[in-house]
Amino acid sequence: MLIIGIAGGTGSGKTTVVNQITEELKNEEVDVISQDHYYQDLSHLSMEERVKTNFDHPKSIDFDLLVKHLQELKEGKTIHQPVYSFKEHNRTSETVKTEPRKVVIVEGILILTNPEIRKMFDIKIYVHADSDERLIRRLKRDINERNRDLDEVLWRYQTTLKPMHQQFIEPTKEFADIIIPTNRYNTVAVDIVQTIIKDRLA
Ligand SMILES: Nc1ncnc2c1ncn2[C@@H]1O[C@H](COP(=O)(O)OP(=O)(O)O)[C@@H](O)[C@H]1O
Ligand SMILES: Nc1ccn([C@@H]2O[C@H](COP(=O)(O)O)[C@@H](O)[C@H]2O)c(=O)n1
Repeated sequence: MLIIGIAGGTGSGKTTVVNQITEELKNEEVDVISQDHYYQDLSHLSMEERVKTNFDHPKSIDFDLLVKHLQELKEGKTIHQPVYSFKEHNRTSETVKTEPRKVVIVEGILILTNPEIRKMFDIKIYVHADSDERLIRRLKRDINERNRDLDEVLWRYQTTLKPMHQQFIEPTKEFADIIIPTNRYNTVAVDIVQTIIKDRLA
């Protein structure tokens, strides 16, 4: 099994890069695991309290469960991934059955902050876009897809997102084997990663 970690700030284009990489692979060859589904269960908090949570700090992620699931996949076991709701700011009661496959891609802003998970990755990738570009993308996406308004996105950006990015996320670039700049669509970098995967699978 080849395990690839793809980190980078919010709106840097991680999901887009994952989709481009997996386009060339057969469905039965690859699992994609998003760190977003592993946000801590906050059912004990009210909606008002959940909204105020700092979702850009490493403590907001249930890394114990993510490590356990990756280990189980490596051992050939099936896992049941949690499903997250950005509208409810919480895990839902649903899970997604995920079978072990030849390639497992884990993507998320904080995945390279955790030493145990870092050790499990065969390839570590950091996706980079400038912060103004990321904020513009985040604004558009959160308003269109995540039930947010302009004030909410800017409040979160100033209070937690930007400081957490500088303190925890950007420094993990040093752990990356490959850094992909995505201020524009980067087909060359995607081709290189696809070639590495095909080579390892051959
Ligand atoms: N290279 C790029 N150039 C322009 N827009 C992009 C690029 N990569 C991603 N986007 C757009 O930016 C938004 C956020 O991208 P996404 O891949 O979801 O980022 P992330 O998963 O890192 O938060 C999406 O609307 C996506 O279409
Ligand atoms: N309830 C939540 C949980 C997380 N966020 C934000 O999501 C960002 C990470 O997701 P990407 O797909 O953008 O990588 C992170 O920056 C959190 O601020 C949220 O807004 N609400």
